[in-house]
Amino acid sequence: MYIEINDVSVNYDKPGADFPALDHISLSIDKGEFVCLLGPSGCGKTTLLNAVAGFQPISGGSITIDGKPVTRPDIRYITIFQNYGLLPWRTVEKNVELGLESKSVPKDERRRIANHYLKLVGLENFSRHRPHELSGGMQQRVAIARALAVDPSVIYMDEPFGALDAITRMQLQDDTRRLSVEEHKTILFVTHDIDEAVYLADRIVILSPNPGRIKSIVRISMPHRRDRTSGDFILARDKIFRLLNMKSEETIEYYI
Ligand SMILES: Nc1ncnc2c1ncn2[C@@H]1O[C@H](COP(=O)(O)OP(=O)(O)OP(=O)(O)O)[C@@H](O)[C@H]1O
Repeated sequence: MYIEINDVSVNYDKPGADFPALDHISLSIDKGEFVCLLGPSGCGKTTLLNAVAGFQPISGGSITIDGKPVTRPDIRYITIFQNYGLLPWRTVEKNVELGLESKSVPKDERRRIANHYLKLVGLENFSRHRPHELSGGMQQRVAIARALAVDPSVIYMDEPFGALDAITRMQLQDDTRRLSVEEHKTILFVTHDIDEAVYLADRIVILSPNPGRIKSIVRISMPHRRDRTSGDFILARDKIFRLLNMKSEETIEYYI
């Protein structure tokens, strides 16, 4: 397996006692797989994502990517946040070039790569604009283009579409699904939106809080192009909904 999360615990210092945000989590992720972390607020989704991305030290267990222990963030693995993280004084094109500068890619090549990915996310006509001239959805597209430009092997996304309206959100979900298939990226994606998880994921990992544990893992084996109104989609959605209300603490793998 490409990403191995083995018996990982994370404790936070809280007044009175240590708080177990993650309690003995084990999960393996294949190269090219799209995994959504789903669960109620406070179940540890962001903590788990940050631990795998190297931002969050772990209290126990181990995390490896491609056989190497994760100890800090790595340029080969990119994180996309909800607030886009664009530099306001730079043009769209220059924002996309950012990661390439730290990889010392020559200027002409940087521009070529940036424009390739801007085209891929439908923003080829906005390369000279500044971020504040774009809508939230367009800004998040720039962030996605910037992430793809450095050709990362893993992309971490923490509720990246949380601030967007429903229609824009669905368009970006389409883009993300298409890009994950076409560019063969491994994606770990945090959401608390059931529909989003069913639309995007190859597997949905459902977490439960206090302490943060894996409650169940659901494989979504629908085709790459998913139909939000199909019977299979609604069936999967209902199953996840029921699991989220389930009392059992067992870890069960489901196939739909
Ligand atoms: N730096 C911190 N110090 C102390 N406790 C923390 C810290 N970060 C998170 N926690 C606690 O750990 C638990 C898990 O938090 P986390 O943000 O990972 O959950 P989440 O599932 O991503 O939640 P949300 O959906 O609300 O973002 C929560 O109870 C939270 O209060």
